[in-house]
Amino acid sequence: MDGYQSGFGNGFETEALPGALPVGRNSPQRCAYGLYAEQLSGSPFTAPRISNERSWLYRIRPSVAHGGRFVKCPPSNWRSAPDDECDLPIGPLRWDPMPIPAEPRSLLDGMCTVTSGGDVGTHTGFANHVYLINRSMRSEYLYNADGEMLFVLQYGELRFWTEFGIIDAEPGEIVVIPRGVKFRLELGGDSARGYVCENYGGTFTLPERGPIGANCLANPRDFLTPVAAYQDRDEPSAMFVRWGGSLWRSEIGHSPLDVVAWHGNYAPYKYDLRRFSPVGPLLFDHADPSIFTVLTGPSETPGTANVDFVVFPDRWMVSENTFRPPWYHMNVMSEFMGLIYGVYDAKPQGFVPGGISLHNCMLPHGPDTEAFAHASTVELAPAKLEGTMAFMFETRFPQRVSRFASSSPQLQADYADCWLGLEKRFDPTQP
Ligand SMILES: O=C(O)Cc1cc(O)ccc1O
Ligand SMILES: [Fe+2]
Repeated sequence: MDGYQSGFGNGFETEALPGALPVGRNSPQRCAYGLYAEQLSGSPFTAPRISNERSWLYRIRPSVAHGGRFVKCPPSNWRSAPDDECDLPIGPLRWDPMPIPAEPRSLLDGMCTVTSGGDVGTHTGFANHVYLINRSMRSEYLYNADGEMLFVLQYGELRFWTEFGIIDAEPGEIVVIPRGVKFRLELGGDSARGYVCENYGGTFTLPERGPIGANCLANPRDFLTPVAAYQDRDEPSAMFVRWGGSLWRSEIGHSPLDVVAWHGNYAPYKYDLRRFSPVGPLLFDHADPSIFTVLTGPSETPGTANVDFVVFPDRWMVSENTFRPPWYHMNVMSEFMGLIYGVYDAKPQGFVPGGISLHNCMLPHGPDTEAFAHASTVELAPAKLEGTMAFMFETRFPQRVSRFASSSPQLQADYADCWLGLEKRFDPTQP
């Protein structure tokens, strides 16, 4: 755990040089080492204590020196809500894994939007993307003013050089970069693919625990935030800002990752999804998937998430006299799913690692023919779902499909056929 501090939403403090962090105050007349003090507010000043988020950064230059004159970048596959460019017929949708292009792509031009909903201009909603990249950002830095970014790594290791310190992550882990945090993304290998939820709404937090009590699910101590690390590098660089649904660029002469010390509760973090301790039905029936919520992005309406992040990890299935896979259903919330590795029990075929499925608001879905046949006839003994990690971004907003995703060759034309074999089984003479 070297290089990280543990805990979800803690008030952290860390310094890369001794004495860089002021003691007992935030804004001394002169900071140590000639640093500038700067506050980064992730919530309104007046937010209730439980959701009040801010950090104090002690940096070589204040952020106003990290770009002032911006030019708009040409549009790319990175889109923001509202996005109504595509007019696909409604239906359950599924994609095979999208390939990583041969041409050089960094995060800046390798973010490909799949769905979005809400409105970036009102800080409500989200955009769900895949990143398909084969190049590190070099002297190129990004912060996102539109939302926080939840990275779900699926293939390839990543190193996030953030202004709060360095986060290394591998498939099976997630990384959250809060709104406004500057970073540079470096590849661990030749290429990488994964998913990003860009959350325009309330910042991700841990769900309420109710009768579950203090332990299990995602435990706060497993969330890791980096220790301070800075660059003192003067060289031609570019500061990119995602703002108002566009990408903007400013030329600067140095690295903006120049924070020597910081303290506060608004900072990037990572979490290993294999640390999630599932809780579920121990005797009969199939619980709602909300028991697998890792993080929830709240809206103003209690229990109605702007977006929830839910995982389906390794677990034992023990319910007796129960149809064990997800039930057939229709949902007011809309469900974007991805598969990090393994097999998902409701879809043994066609939903493959790196793939995507979309079951939009009130569109029916459930186990495919094969999964139904198996689950409704198999002799029920305790069985372990092993080597599997699927996830869901579940949102109150209907999800609009992007032009990129609707015209993608990976969109499966025959997805809805996976339920064709569910024939009439009704026999009024057989109770
Ligand atoms: O649609 C899905 O596969 C996700 C899901 C899983 C589950 O266990 C119950 C409901 C649900 O929507
Ligand atoms: Fe579902």
